[in-house]
Amino acid sequence: MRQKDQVSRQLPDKEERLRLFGSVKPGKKTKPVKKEDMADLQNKQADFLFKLDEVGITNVKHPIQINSELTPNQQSSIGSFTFSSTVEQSSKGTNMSRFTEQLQDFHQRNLLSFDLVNLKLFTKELATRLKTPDAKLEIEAPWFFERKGPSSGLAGLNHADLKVSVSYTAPDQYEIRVGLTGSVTTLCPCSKEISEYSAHNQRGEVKLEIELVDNFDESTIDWKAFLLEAAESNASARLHPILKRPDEKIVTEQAYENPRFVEDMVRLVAADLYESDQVIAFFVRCQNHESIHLHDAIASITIDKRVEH
Ligand SMILES: Nc1nc2c(ncn2[C@@H]2O[C@H](COP(=O)(O)OP(=O)(O)OP(=O)(O)O)[C@@H](O)[C@H]2O)c(=O)[nH]1
Repeated sequence: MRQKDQVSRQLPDKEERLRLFGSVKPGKKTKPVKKEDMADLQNKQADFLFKLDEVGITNVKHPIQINSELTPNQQSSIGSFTFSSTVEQSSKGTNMSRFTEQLQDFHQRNLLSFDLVNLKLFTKELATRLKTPDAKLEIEAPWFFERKGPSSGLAGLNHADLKVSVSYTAPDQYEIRVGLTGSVTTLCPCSKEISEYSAHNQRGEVKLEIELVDNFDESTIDWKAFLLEAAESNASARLHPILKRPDEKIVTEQAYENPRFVEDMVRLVAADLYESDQVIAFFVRCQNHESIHLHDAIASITIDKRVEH
């Protein structure tokens, strides 16, 4: 292809261009520039009417390490973080910069991972930094795991979304909730029952959130793999990144042999969580992206084993 001759026009210099688009010279400045001379509104003490449950920052994106029992055993993901603490009635506000200072400090010490022992340390250090009796951390991030075709053994990566929330209260109390949202195949039992042949099926999104026992040992149980198994093993079939024809035949027949309503899904997943002595309380929700409707079907269940049900 013949290139056109380059056209070159003399533009105003950069400073002039910025002025052209509205930039002005700095005005006269009278307020202090040294930190110790600046007003510190957030640390003002008075009666500010109410104590606040949660003050902090959210939607903070940062790299985070995930260690996993499933391949790949170590990976970097992008976490979406929320940090907060309570604020006393006598305090005007929090020192927001300390949340991201703590994040950077943890990152530099190479401690930023989904390991609960590290996240507990993070909240305790955050409370010390904020000079508050409590601190809370929430992280959501995609997690990738290898999945092989049931016949061909051909592997690819699937992913699920992880969620961790750690609440610390001084001197040494933690509440830890972990969660996972993953996708499965569900085949409609009603459709299978009433039709001469076939049955409609769809992709179901299963969301699990659990509160773990205080002495939960993450070195012996990978909670991510446990939650994924609870979701997938109770579905009509699992999802695969690569399926050859013999694989496709297996998952199609498997789905037909294991039909599930959304109600069946949440009850079966709930049964697995109920049986686990590592789980104190849980929430399970299933949302089926229906293939014979424009709308979705949903079901959910919440059980706290400390309460009679
Ligand atoms: N409390 C509060 N801070 C805000 C709000 N909006 C922005 N800020 C933040 O205020 C921060 C600066 O205040 P501080 O973190 O208290 O700064 P500082 O007092 O110099 O920090 P320390 O040295 O830790 O005491 C910036 O990070 C702003 O993002 C808000 O609604 N409330």
